Amino acid sequence: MSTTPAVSVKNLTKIFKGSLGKGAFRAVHDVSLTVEAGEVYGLIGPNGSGKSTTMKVILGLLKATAGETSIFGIPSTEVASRHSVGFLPENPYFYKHLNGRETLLFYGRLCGMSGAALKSRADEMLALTGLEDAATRRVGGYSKGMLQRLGLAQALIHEPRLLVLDEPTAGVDPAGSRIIRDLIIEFRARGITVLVTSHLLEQMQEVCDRVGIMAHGRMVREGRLEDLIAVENQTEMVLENASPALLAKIDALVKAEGGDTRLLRSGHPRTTLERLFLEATNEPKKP
Ligand SMILES: Nc1ncnc2c1ncn2[C@@H]1O[C@H](COP(=O)(O)OP(=O)(O)OP(=O)(O)O)[C@@H](O)[C@H]1O
Repeated sequence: MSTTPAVSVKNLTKIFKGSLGKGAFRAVHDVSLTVEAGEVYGLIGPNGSGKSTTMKVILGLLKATAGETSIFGIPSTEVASRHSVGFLPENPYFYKHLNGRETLLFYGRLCGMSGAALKSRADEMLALTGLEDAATRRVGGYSKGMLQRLGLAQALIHEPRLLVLDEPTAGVDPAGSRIIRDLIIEFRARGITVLVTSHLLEQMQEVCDRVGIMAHGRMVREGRLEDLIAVENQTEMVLENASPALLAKIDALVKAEGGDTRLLRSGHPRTTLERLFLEATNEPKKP
């Protein structure tokens, strides 16, 4: 297997020149990151931290002030670097009078595709993103969640090896956003590398293999998600059907151990509010 990273960013700095009397603004400062082929990489950070600017430089939409970025080993400054990339911008715009299928055919033609191969790829992408039933409906009537899924189908039409997704679940309701996250996991299973930005941390935690955290234009943490969120000096044990007597015995054992060892808490583990919401709203209707 190739060891060339899907995305490489080395010491990237981006300064926007001031306009209308404003001074220059450094949006990205000496940022480095690597997205390995086949992984889902989350670029996270608060509003204005430089995520979109970094992404735009990677995609060749903005010119770096300093540093280098490349896609599968090809510098972002070369058009060829974008051949194997699918991009979903934060608010994708589609022609409202086209239907879903026509939209995908339109984007496929822009990518140089045509004929039966394009038609079958468009149908495959409509099925993958759950839009088969809406294929002949005008895009103007699509919900926000459907538009985002159409955006994913559009980004995938030319079989890219790298998908770049800017806030793919922003403004989408919990059920719609669950579908999008499941799709991201499905893309990874198909061998597609995903670079995704978001500030919805719980959602990123579910899908990302590695994350980079940006703040004030700098990379402040980077690594495997599991490593970053592990609390090194704590151990978790989840018991099923434990009696109060057994819990008391465990407590006594820990106390007898002495030293630094302490039982910090015991109780029922919590689900997330989002999971609870999804379970509750998916329950069959009561008569
Ligand atoms: N074309 C531009 N000219 C001047 N400043 C800009 C330009 N584009 C972005 N900036 C500034 O650079 C900083 C980083 O913006 P960027 O859009 O990269 O952040 P972000 O992390 O993607 O934020 P968000 O989550 O809000 O999209 C912000 O302060 C923004 O105002």
